[in-house]
Amino acid sequence: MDHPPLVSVRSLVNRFGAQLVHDQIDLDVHPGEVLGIVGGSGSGKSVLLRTMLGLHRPTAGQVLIAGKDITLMSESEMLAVKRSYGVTFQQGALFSSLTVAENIQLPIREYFDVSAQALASLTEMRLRMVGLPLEAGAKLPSQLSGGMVKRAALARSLALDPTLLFLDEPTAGLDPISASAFDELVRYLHRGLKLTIVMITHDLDTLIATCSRVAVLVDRKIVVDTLEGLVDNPHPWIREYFHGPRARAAHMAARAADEAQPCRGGDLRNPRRHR
Ligand SMILES: Nc1ncnc2c1ncn2[C@@H]1O[C@H](COP(=O)(O)OP(=O)(O)OP(=O)(O)O)[C@@H](O)[C@H]1O
Repeated sequence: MDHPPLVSVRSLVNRFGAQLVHDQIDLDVHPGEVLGIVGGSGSGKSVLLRTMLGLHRPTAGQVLIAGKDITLMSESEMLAVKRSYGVTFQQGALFSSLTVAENIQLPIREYFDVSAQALASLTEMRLRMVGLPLEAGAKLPSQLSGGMVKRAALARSLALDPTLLFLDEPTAGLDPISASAFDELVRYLHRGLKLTIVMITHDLDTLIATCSRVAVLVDRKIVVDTLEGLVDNPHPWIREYFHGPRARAAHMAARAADEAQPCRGGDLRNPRRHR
């Protein structure tokens, strides 16, 4: 890679009492990539994400964002870093008492003094970016479908025009068609807006459709590779994940989609994704 990593995790240790969750793990997020994070339940995906976001101070190790160690930063220094990335959490994505437009405007109001007209046009732009109709702006989150809520949360995470986006289980709870449409949106954000994306997902279809590399948390360590590389990895959990019944279904679905629409998906060994 020509450019330095956007995020570097070095010798990261996370321990809760006697429980060791991460044991000296290293991870780089390169500019312009879509990196998936997978692992069994309790393997430490959320803790890793929270550590990279500066929301959890690790037991030991470093997290560098744009070359600066966020584990050493004061709260005010951290605020500036938080402005540079967007994030959508699996739960509690939007404020339920605010309309979608007000939710999107919240981060902008927090940092900038913008006119009502500018706010309205920024909101409209974000709604368009995530494929929501403009009327959705006036609705409360409870008045939207699950897929629309995810898009609205994404619109809010894009409010401050980040170059780096963290997504926590973006397709969880969506039906397969909505999930596939959301994958398409992630590909558009990556390709069209040149965003670097880090996402936790359990969804193999999403991994195949969107990710250029995948980080697998196993045995308190991390294995980072391309999908093709991971398919041949002998670790039992990784083998089961990429060769088990759900993997076979995802593999077949990706092949079918690839035949129907050659620019999409591809199979696990031979993905024809963007790179
Ligand atoms: N604040 C905390 N205090 C104590 N233990 C914690 C804390 N946060 C996380 N853990 C523990 O760390 C481990 C990893 O948690 P984490 O939420 O990162 O798992 P995960 O891989 O995201 O799991 P899942 O896929 O089920 O969401 C779990 O055993 C969890 O109980």
